Amino acid sequence: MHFPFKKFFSYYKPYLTLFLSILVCAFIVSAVTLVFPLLVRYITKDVLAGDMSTALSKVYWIGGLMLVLVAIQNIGNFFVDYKGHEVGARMESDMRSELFEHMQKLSFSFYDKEKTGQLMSRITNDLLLLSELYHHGPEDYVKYLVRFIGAFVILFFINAPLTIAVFCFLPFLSVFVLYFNKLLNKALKRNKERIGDINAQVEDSLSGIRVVKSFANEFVEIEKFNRENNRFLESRKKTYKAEAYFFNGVETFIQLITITVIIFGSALIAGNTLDLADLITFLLYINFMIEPIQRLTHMSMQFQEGITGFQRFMEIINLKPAIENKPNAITLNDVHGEIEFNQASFRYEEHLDNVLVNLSLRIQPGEYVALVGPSGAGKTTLCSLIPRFYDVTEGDVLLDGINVCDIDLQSLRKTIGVVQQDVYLFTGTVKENIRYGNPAANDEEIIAAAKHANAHDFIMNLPNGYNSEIGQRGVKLSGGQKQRLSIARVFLKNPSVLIFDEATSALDNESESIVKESLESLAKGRTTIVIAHRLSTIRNAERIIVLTEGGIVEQGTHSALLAHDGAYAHLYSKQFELQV
Ligand SMILES: Nc1ncnc2c1ncn2[C@@H]1O[C@H](COP(=O)(O)OP(=O)(O)OP(=O)(O)O)[C@@H](O)[C@H]1O
Repeated sequence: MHFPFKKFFSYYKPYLTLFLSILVCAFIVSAVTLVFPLLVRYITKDVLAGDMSTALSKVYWIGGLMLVLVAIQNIGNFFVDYKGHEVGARMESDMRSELFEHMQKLSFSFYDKEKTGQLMSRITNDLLLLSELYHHGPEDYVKYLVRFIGAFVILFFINAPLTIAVFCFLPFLSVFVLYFNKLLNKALKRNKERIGDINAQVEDSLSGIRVVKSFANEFVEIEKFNRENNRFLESRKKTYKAEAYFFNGVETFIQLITITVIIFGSALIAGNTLDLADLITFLLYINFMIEPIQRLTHMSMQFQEGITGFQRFMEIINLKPAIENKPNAITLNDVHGEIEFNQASFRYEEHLDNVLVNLSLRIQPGEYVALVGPSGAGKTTLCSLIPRFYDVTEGDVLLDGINVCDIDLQSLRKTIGVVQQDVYLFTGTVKENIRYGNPAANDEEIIAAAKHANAHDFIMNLPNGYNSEIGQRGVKLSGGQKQRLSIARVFLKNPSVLIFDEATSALDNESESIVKESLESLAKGRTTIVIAHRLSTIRNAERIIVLTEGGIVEQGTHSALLAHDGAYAHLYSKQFELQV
């Protein structure tokens, strides 16, 4: 995959001044460390071999200079470590926010394919080592390049043939490092996918824990989890094997270089072209050349983790939302709520069959319409085309005569309220959950909405009333209560168009009648589409539309359709038989 350098470096932009001062500091610190072996050489070669009467005072001066250099080095390192890590962490946090923001914009079609646990893994786990890469990457390269080049120049002046002998190893070492970096990149990417799979598995098992327990199927879940866990283990084993080859290979190169210096250097001493002080200096500087190789290869493991994290980050960032605003999209003001499907066809994905074909339908402003038909006929799909959860593949959907694709998404979705069978309540209080319908609403408006939704009384009976925490998925509330909160939320939103997607079908008769009453009061004066399985609940609808896999086959009032004795009458008598 082509590495997007431009995007990668763009995250430095907000912190450029601070980051450049960190680099300058790292440069100074490295330059300072290069001076130490030279001072040792000066003491051993010049001071101690010269006039002994002044030697001691010179050594004291050099000792003093060393202390100053140590102070510069440590203060510099403190700044580099502290601020460097902080900058890295800030960049990682910026990217995490960007990724979350981008995920919020992606469409339903994206979430149909992706597992939540995998996506969570991308936001948390994948980005973890990016801060290390962002901070240590450039800083370490500056630090170790200065040392490496400095050491090379100094060594070259001390003894050129010995320096060249050391350098002969470097092309082989580079090829070795490049090869293993590629291998490790692949292995680390696989690790991240596997841990993502584990996350997805945990998310799935824990979200469905009630189903797991009701079937007493804990062992099935444990087995599924262990399968993913073992796949992760296998993948890590492979990574560690590659890592072990890599690190030990590099160590072997380093040892070979040291041995070469000792043997070749000793031979040069024997031949009188090198003295002992120079060999000691050489060995000290060899460390300055070897340390960068060691550090950069060890760091490269962390860098690789960061790079693979960045690549996985880009995979999501590069996805464009399937549904976006057109340029100059229309913002709706006064919506009457006329809905029209004009020869609309839809399929979920290229390779799947059409769910809807050439469907035409007009719903008048304020009309109360019920949509019935066999399961899988496309009732939910039809309704999800109005707020553009998906776009039609052919034909048009119009709201007040305007193609929904030309309407600003926010303004379109603000005008449509959806009440589903499966209510999702966010972690937080009752009040916060109702306010979700209109973040600007005040307490009085929230209470009024709850009263309209027949929710006020039960809320007042909760331990902290409107301030009661209702936890994830509102576990402490009954299905009917959750449904009424979701209706209050829509009351507060005050949309012109309503969609009730089997909102009451999971409730018992008593809750159903309360929720139905709330829904009816919500529906007053708004265009309403009710998807219902229980036909008894939609007898009063102004128009009943029967949708089958062949499209709309019948429409009319309950009594007209019964009299017609067609598909609706058939469905109705079947349900009636079941109830008797
Ligand atoms: N997200 C999706 N991706 C792919 N296919 C889908 C998706 N959602 C629904 N389908 C398919 O589209 C068809 C219509 O589904 P839809 O949920 O609209 O039917 P429905 O009439 O509302 O059914 P029910 O009454 O059972 O809720 C079905 O065959 C279903 O399998």
